[in-house]
Amino acid sequence: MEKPAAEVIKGEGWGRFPDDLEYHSGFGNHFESEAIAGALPRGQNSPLICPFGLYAEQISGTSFTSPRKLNQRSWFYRIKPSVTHEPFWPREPSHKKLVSEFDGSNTVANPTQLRWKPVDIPDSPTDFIDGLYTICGAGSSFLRHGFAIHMYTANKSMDNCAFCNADGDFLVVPQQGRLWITTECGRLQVSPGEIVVLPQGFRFVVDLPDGPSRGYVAEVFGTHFQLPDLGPIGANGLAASRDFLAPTAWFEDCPRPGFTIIQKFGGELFNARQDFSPFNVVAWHGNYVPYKYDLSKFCPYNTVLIDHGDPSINTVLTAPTDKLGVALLDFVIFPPRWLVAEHTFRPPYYHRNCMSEFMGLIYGAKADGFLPGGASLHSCMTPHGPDTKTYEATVARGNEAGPHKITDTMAFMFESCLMPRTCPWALDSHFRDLDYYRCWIGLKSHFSHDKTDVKSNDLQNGNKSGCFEH
Ligand SMILES: O=C(O)Cc1cc(O)ccc1O
Ligand SMILES: [Fe+2]
Repeated sequence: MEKPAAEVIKGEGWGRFPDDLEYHSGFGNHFESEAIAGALPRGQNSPLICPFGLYAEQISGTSFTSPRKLNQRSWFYRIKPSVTHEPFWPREPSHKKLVSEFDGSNTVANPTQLRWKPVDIPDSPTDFIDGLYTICGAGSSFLRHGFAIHMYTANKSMDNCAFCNADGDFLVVPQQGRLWITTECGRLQVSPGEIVVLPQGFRFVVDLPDGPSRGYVAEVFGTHFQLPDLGPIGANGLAASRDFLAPTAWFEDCPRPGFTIIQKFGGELFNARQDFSPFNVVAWHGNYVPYKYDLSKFCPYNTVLIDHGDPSINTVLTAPTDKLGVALLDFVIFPPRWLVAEHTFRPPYYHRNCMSEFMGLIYGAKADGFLPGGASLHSCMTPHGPDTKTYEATVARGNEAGPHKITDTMAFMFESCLMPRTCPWALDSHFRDLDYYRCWIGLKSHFSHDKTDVKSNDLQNGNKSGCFEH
């Protein structure tokens, strides 16, 4: 019998979101936003007295001295400044499954191919923050170099609290359930199939209008996401700047007794009390903003004659390292698209990658055993590729396979140059698919010393039911 849907637990923010939210469009733009006309100071950032008696406050996303083309900051004009709160105290009970310092004391080195089934969403009241847990990562938020991959399962809106991540930027990929996110810049409605980036330091609240929710989060320390260069592709294609949407100014001016700011700092959570809403920014301007992007807007490029393109061709966003072309974390998608290559093995080739690959599935099917909400991790130099069924079915289809459209699927990959360590609860999880390795065990040798004899092997008559789409 199907489990009844868990009751939708309404949080404080319920009802705050109209259907026709407005956004600013563009990636990396310098925006100006006013919830009340005239609230933005003109001609200077920090006047002696701001319009409407507001306080001016800057949030820096890069060092003051970062080169202009990388420099990110925004100015908030708010009813009270953020500093108006009681001291931070370690949060009780502490959150034990968030990691931002990856070393032998908290995580495990494991080069095995790992795969997880979709995790159940709990019935007990769990909000986005309590429902976050780290799967793997590398580096250190303190040293400002590294990444973490988290997942979340939650069923309840955050209530009378806001989260602030001092460690890094969150790139959130909802897989089930919409996220209604209130930030200091304004509000964002994010549905599965869209992603949202919540940069380091922004205070935000996540409401769950659909109740049970699940998704993936990549966190990067010490850098921010950019659009990839397009090289010979030209001036257009992949993710277009104008499809990135930032919030427009929105504020509330009401007492919020006992409101808690939950600050993530070095992977640990701290609480600070204040008696007003942090969403009190009447106007803002700048280029350091949260934003969302609808993955269905992506314009994929692909091979049109032979061979299988490397997945980098589908990079939506990249968080760079200082080494040219080497990503701390790439966010790559596998969207619906045509496969047309001739006399080509169209699924991903077998490979070992010096980068590490974490994959998730938002909807549709990738292959047997990889389900929406599930995940896989193929670490640095760990071999992987199509399973036995896929290999055999692809070859059995033969050279005559015509153009084929992959539809109704959206898989993605977080790919990093750093070698991830894995959290013990992810390795021990009963959602881990311990049989994953078996999907390749059946791959047979078809080797024949007689080159012309290859066709005569059993492949051309093989299993035609495999699934090679992703
Ligand atoms: O392993 C994967 O599924 C991701 C991937 C896809 C692809 O088309 C080529 C290489 C690659 O790592
Ligand atoms: Fe791969």
